[in-house]
Amino acid sequence: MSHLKLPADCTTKADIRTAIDTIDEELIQIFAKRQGYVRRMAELKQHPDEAFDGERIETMVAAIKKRAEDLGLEGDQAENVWRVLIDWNVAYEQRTIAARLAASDVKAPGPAG
Ligand SMILES: C=C(O[C@@H]1C=C(C(=O)O)C=C[C@H]1O)C(=O)O
Repeated sequence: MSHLKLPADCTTKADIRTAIDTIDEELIQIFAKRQGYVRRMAELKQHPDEAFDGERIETMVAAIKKRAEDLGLEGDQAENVWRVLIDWNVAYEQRTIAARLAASDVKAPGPAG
C-alpha cells in the first residue's frame, strides 16, 4: 500500500477513488482468503446445527467492535459488517453441510434399500 497517496495528499476525487479502488482490491482478496477457512470449517463440521456458534460469534463481534473503536472507527459499523459477513457464512455452512449429508444418504441406503 506504500504507493497509495496519503489521504491528506489527495487533491482530487480521482486521487481518492484510485486509493479506494486499490484498497477494495486488497479487501476482496482478504475476504476470499478468509472464506477459504470458512469452506474448510464447513467440511469439518458434521451437522448443520453446528454452523451457528453463538458464543464464538458474540466473542468475535465484541473483539472486532473494540478493535474498530481503538482504531478510531465506529464500532457499530464494524459490528454490522461482521454480522452480515458471519450470517452469510453460517448460511453457507448450513446449506453445504446439509447438502453433503443428503448426498451421503443417497449414496449409502439403509438395510432396506
Ligand atoms: C467459522 C465458523 O463458523 C461460523 C462462521 C463464523 C465466521 O465467519 O467467522 C463464525 C462463527 C460460526 O458460527 C466457526 O464456527 O468458527
